[in-house]
Amino acid sequence: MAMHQNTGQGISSLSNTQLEDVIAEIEQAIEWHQSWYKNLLRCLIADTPANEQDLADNAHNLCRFGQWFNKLPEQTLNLHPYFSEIACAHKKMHQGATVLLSLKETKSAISVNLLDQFHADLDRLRVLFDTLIEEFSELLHTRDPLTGASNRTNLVENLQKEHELCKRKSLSCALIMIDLDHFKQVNDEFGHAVGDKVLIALVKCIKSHLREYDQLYRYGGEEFLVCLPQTELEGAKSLSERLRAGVEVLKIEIGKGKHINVTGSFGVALINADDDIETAIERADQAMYQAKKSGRNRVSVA
Ligand SMILES: Nc1nc2c(ncn2[C@@H]2O[C@H](COP(=O)(O)OP(=O)(O)OP(=O)(O)O)[C@@H](O)[C@H]2O)c(=O)[nH]1
Repeated sequence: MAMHQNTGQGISSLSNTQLEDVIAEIEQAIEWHQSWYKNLLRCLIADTPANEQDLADNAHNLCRFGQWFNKLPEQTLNLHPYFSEIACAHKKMHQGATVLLSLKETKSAISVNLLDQFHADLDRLRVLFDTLIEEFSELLHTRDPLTGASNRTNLVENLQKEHELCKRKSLSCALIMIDLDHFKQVNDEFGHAVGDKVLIALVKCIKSHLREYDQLYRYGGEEFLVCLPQTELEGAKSLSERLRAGVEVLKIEIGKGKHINVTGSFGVALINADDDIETAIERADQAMYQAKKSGRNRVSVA
């Protein structure tokens, strides 16, 4: 099954703990349905009594997974395309099992087609469960838990892909390196928790200016890298200028009705046609240092 390219607002807004909880719940659902299936076979083949809840019309709502799923907060996981698919597949499989059990209860014959259909539904549910675990684990593994920006795990590989795509279409791909100014001072003066708040606010601000297919990475402690596919130097420069201005007016609450402001330095570079990614990042980094050297709170172009 193809992985969904866009994991959607729904799951990207979940914290790492929430993602871990979902993975644990799905793993338990797999285990639970495995022993449920063994029990079903016992009923169908060895004629042991069927479980009352498996004969109910709403058997899918009564199993452990069904109960958990129905309690999910609206507009979070429900927005993830796999969850609606899982809900349908899960319901269909339980309904198939109910039909099989009802036939057995009335001593009617179970056709091969019905049995095959039930097994196909069971297999489909398992594939959906596995794919969801894979996708959520990937997100956990590739995301910075504090800010929600991507971490560096797949940075070079992803940028390489974007660069190749842009090259094929003779389009440019731009990078912006962003580094907060005097951030150590923020930590020293107001504490690490305020520093963390600044990083979270910065990422929220940057994300609000990006397109869906732009990528944002936490490159270092207070250093972030943006990849802008299909973007010329001029476009990247003017976006950087908007980002710079946006960061400058951010108000970070520090309690007692007070707030602080921060600024950032920005380095812009294109990924040239024959560049390797590391070289292009290095140029964006150099441009950012140039912005620092020229007084900070500014944009510099490689
Ligand atoms: N609160 C917080 N601070 C962090 C985090 N990661 C790195 N830092 C801090 O970021 C600061 C970076 O300081 P420096 O590299 O000296 O840079 P700077 O003070 O921003 O100075 P310039 O870059 O030269 O403007 C250090 O104090 C780190 O402890 C984090 O996750 N949370």
